[in-house]
Amino acid sequence: MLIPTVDLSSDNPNASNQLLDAATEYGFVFIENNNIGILKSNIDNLFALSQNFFAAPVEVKQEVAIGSNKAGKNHGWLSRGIETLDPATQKRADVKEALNIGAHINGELQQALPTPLEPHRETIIAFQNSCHAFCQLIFQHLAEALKVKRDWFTTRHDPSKGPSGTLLRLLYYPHVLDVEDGIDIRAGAHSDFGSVTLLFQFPGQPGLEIKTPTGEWESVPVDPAQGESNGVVESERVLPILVNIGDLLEDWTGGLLKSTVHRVIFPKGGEGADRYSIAYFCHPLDDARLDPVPSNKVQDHAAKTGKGSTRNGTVLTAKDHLMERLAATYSIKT
Ligand SMILES: O=C(O)CCC(=O)C(=O)O
Ligand SMILES: [Fe+2]
Repeated sequence: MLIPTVDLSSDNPNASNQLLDAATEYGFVFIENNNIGILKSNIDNLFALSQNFFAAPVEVKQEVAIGSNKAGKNHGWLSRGIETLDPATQKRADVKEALNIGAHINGELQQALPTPLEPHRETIIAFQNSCHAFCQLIFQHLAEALKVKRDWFTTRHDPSKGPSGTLLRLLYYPHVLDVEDGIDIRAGAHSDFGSVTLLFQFPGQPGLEIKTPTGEWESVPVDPAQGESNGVVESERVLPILVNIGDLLEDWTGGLLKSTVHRVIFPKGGEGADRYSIAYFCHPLDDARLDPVPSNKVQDHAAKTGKGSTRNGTVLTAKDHLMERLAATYSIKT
């Protein structure tokens, strides 16, 4: 099982169907030649900011601790030990720190940034915007392949129309000196909650794995063209963007699109190296109703699987769906 790469340039007339096939079969896809402009320099800059932040003294990070008055619910810094994504299997908490930054509303972030990031507010907002535009491009292609109105998903992900659960997350997986007993997982097995996730892995820092339909773990490369890159090293290349489908979009499409379980491990021999990644979790507007996507492909599939976003006859909103997933994962009272 090899995660497909789809070329989104205008010379690929089959892009929409290829994207839908990848989302249906794998739930993960690499996108190359997107013309929306998440530039390599933007990604490099964000990684540099992330490294700066995580290297700050604990008191600086603590000021924006998750759930604090400054950061707010589900926003801010998670110290190591707070999150265990797969509590049923993991002996220890995830070996990671994270900074959750919620979507801005009309250019205003809804939370205090940590001091080292404060001067870079505009860079962060610009990055959120380019990630969001990229997600909207994906949604237009999916709408086309599902034969629904081209703006069916995009209007429901239009941040000018209201708040959403969309989150930009900086992740830092610290190295460990000796892999202690039971520490073998950087991020436990999970699926993402939202509609789509963009994932940026730092060159040379592998560790992501997906669960195949037969239950085996398969590693996801940082660069799918490894070995065929004409001698250009990974850190100098424009890497394709990794996109995966989340639980909400799986339910919204009656299970047609797959939200694939994944995790982050310590690569063999790489325990002594830090790892950085950045995720953009895209969610529909809080009050978007998750009526089944009006596509024959979706409806045929839903009839077979019985999956959907209705509970006891009531259609969930995107916010209800997120609360349901958060409650199941973190025992948060809704
Ligand atoms: O760090 C990674 O590569 C994956 C992170 C991830 O899956 C998540 O935060 O949901
Ligand atoms: Fe994830």
